[in-house]
Order: sequence, then structure tokens, then C-alpha cells
Amino acid sequence: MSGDSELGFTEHLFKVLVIGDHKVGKTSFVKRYVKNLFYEELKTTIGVDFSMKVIDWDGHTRVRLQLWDIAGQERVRGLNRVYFKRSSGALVVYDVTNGSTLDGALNWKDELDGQVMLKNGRPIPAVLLANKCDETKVCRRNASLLEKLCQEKGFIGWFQTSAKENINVDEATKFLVKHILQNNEESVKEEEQNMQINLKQQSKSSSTCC
Ligand SMILES: Nc1nc2c(ncn2[C@@H]2O[C@H](COP(=O)(O)OP(=O)(O)OP(=O)(O)O)[C@@H](O)[C@H]2O)c(=O)[nH]1
Repeated sequence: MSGDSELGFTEHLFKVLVIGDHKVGKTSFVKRYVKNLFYEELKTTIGVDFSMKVIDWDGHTRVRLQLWDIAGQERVRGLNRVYFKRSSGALVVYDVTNGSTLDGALNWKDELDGQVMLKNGRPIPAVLLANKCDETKVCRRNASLLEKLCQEKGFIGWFQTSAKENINVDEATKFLVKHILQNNEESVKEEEQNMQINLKQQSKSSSTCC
């Protein structure tokens, strides 16, 4: 959703999903990003938690980011179709200390692509987050595996992150928002082009009429 504010800002409201398996650090990532806080102990998310962050992107663009932190268990419960609707992008999180959560992240990405897409049929931008990197850094071999997975699965990129140590939290989110804004610009252009084509066709058919 986009519009012009009275102050001359273009305002955008984007819904961003934060998805991944149980305990990989989704809520921690959001809390670090929005409030710059970290907790060693957190209650398990039930259903979905919402947070909002307002970003002054540049001198004339303001982005309201609505973050949907979806409980890891929700994939099992199959309620994602409801949560994924009208989302503009996704942060797909796994825990570097728990290898099976990478498979989980790839499954989340498959589900996402099966349920939501851009107007032009392409997948919505998604970034893969290798979280808890304060515990073990992603080694070079794993880095090339992640590159490969990103290409195969259509992630726009990956970051090693730590919600605990505040590593790459802003950077990864900014990277995603940049892509969302680009997609938004492209779809506005496509709509304008389609409108012009329609107008041309209408004026052609009215001039040849009778
Ligand atoms: N070392 C380390 N621990 C983390 C990090 N991020 C989260 N944790 C810890 O991991 C545990 C789970 O974090 P949550 O943020 O609740 O995970 P979640 O993915 O939201 O979990 P669900 O709500 O069950 O889906 C907590 O004990 C956090 O303190 C991190 O970057 N590094």
C-alpha cells in the first residue's frame, strides 16, 4: 500500500513475514530490530505477533514496516495461507546451531512461494537469515552451500545474523526493504504502461467506430 502524505513524503506500508522453525530466534530478531532489546528467555509465540517499525528511507520516502512474527509451530498447523496474504516480503530464519532448521527454512520458503506471489507472478522477495551466528560463525564451505541454496530456492540473498549480538539485523532488513521498494516501483511502472496501452486501444477503437 502506498500514498503521498501532506508533508510531501511518499509513504509505503509493507507487510513483512518473519518465518522459520520453532526457537530459531524470530521473535528475538524482531525485538532487536524494533526495540534494540534481547532476552535470553522468551515465551513461545502463539499464532502471530505484530510489530511496526517506521523507516525514513530517504528524504522523500517513508516506509512503515509491519512485521508478522509467525510461531514456528504454525507450519504444522497449516494456518499460513491466512497469515501470508498480501505480504510484500519475508525474512526466513534458521538457527546455525541446529542443522534441521535449515531444512525447515527451505520448507517455509516452498510454502511461501506456493501461496503468495507478486502481480507479475514472481515470488515475493525473501532473505535467508542464518541466525545465532554468535554461537558458531558460518564457515566458508557452508557459505557456498547457502549461496547455492539461495539460487536454487529463489532467495534474494542470505545474511548471518545474531539477534543477541546485534549482527546484521538492520543490514538484512534494509536489504529486503530495498528489494520490496524496487518491486513496488516496477509494478507501478507496469500498471502505468498497461493503462496507456488500454487508453490507446480504447481511442483506436472509438476512432474506427462507425
Ligand atoms: N545465542 C543466541 N541466542 C539467540 C539468538 N536469537 C535468539 N536466541 C535465543 O533463542 C531462543 C529462542 O528465541 P525466540 O526468539 O523465542 O525464537 P522463535 O523463533 O521466535 O521461537 P517460536 O516463538 O517458538 O517460533 C531464546 O532463548 C533466545 O534468547 C541469537 O542470535 N543468538
